[in-house]
Formats: sequence, structure tokens, C-alpha cells
Amino acid sequence: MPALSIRDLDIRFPGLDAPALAIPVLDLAAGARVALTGASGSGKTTFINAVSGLERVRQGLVRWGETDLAKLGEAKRDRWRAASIGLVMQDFHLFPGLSAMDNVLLPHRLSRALPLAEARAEGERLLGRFGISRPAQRVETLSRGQMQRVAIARALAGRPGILIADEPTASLDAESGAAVGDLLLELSAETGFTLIVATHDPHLVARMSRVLRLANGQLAPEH
Ligand SMILES: Nc1ncnc2c1ncn2[C@@H]1O[C@H](COP(=O)(O)OP(=O)(O)OP(=O)(O)O)[C@@H](O)[C@H]1O
Repeated sequence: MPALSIRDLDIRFPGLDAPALAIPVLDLAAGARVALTGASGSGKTTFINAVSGLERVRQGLVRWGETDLAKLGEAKRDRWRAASIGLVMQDFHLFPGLSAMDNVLLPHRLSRALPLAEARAEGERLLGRFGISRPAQRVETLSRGQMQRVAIARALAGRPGILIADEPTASLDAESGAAVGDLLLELSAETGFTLIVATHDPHLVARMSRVLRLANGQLAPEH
């Protein structure tokens, strides 16, 4: 359950006058439950890409525990991410034609960060717990709320110390969105992973222990 330290982070894209994201100092405690919020274009996805190692950090320090992502090349970042982070996206990113269980196992077959038998056992446990009673069902036949729960089971089957979710409830109706929010909070309380959720959902924001508000790539002071 690593803590996150950011120092002097500055991410720029060609054609933009100001940095897309500039964070002089940010510390998140191990096991923190953090909402990341802000208007469209404020830098949420840029933040997620930087702290998950999806994007290379060229200026500044992004350290999870003892690992400074800015110092790792792409292959090492990919390996670190597979072993350390579960990612949940708005549009689930599930593979149609594969069963719920095969979707859960796919990243573990590829990364081998964890023995496959362990990922399978944990995946079965999580799918059962999430009410996905037919793990052999093809994912495209599930409801959207069920699809998101399969995506969460996939993210957690490797027992990561960090879970990062990008708008996990945005494409769900209010009821399924609330259920997914409940699930994320319940699981983080049980397992203690550090949770970062980018969201516009005020109900979910209100239930997190800390709220980071981005505007034009900068963090607003916290209350
Ligand atoms: N690869 C890129 N090249 C140029 N500009 C980019 C690139 N990626 C992001 N930006 C710009 O950086 C800023 C922050 O974008 P980002 O996607 O992080 O915002 P966001 O808060 O996630 O928005 P949304 O809620 O709409 O997803 C925006 O002005 C965006 O246009």
C-alpha cells in the first residue's frame, strides 16, 4: 500500500502555453482514498497517466514508496504498473467475445506478475462477491453495471497496492454508478489499497477521505 510523493511535476504538451499539469508538492498517505475532480481539460487524465506510469515524467519526481517513476524507462514502468496498480476506466476496456473470467485473467496471462492460479482464485472470489454468478458468460451480454464490476475484478485480481479509476461511474445510470462507488469504497476499506478516483460524481466525491481539485493543470488549496 505505497504512499505517493510528487515534487515539481511539470507536464507540457506542444501548442499549449501553460503546463497541462504543474504540481509543486503533493503527498498522499498509504491507503488514502482520494477523489480527483475538475472541469473537462483541467488535467485529470494527465495526472492519472503520470502517476500510473502510462506517460513518461520528464520533469519532477513521482514516487510511489521507493519507486520514482520519472527514473524508469517504459519497459520498467510497464512491469511496475502490472505488479502495483489496478486500473479501471470509464468505458471498461473489456474484450468482447471473451468470458467475464477470461477478461479478468487476460492481463495476468500477459504480465505474469502473479502466478495465474492465484489470479484465477482471486478473480473467482471477486466475481462471486460482485454478484457475477456466471463467470463463463461473454462480457458483451452483461449489463453495463456488471461490465464495470468485471473490470474492477480484473483490476484487483493481482492484489495491487494501488487502484486508480478514471470516471468509473460516468457511463452508468445513477443506481449502477452508486453500486460501483460503494464497491470501490468497501474494497478499499477491507484491503487497504491506495485509491485514486477521477470523478465528477458529487456523491462519490463526498465519500472520499480527500479531494484534489484541479483547475487549469493546478491543484486548488484543500480545505
Ligand atoms: N497529447 C496531448 N497533446 C496536446 N495537448 C494535450 C495532450 N493531452 C492532453 N492535452 C491537453 O492538456 C490539457 C489537460 O487534458 P486532460 O485530458 O488531462 O484533461 P481532463 O481533466 O482529463 O479532461 P476530461 O475531463 O475532458 O477528460 C487539455 O488542455 C488537453 O487539451
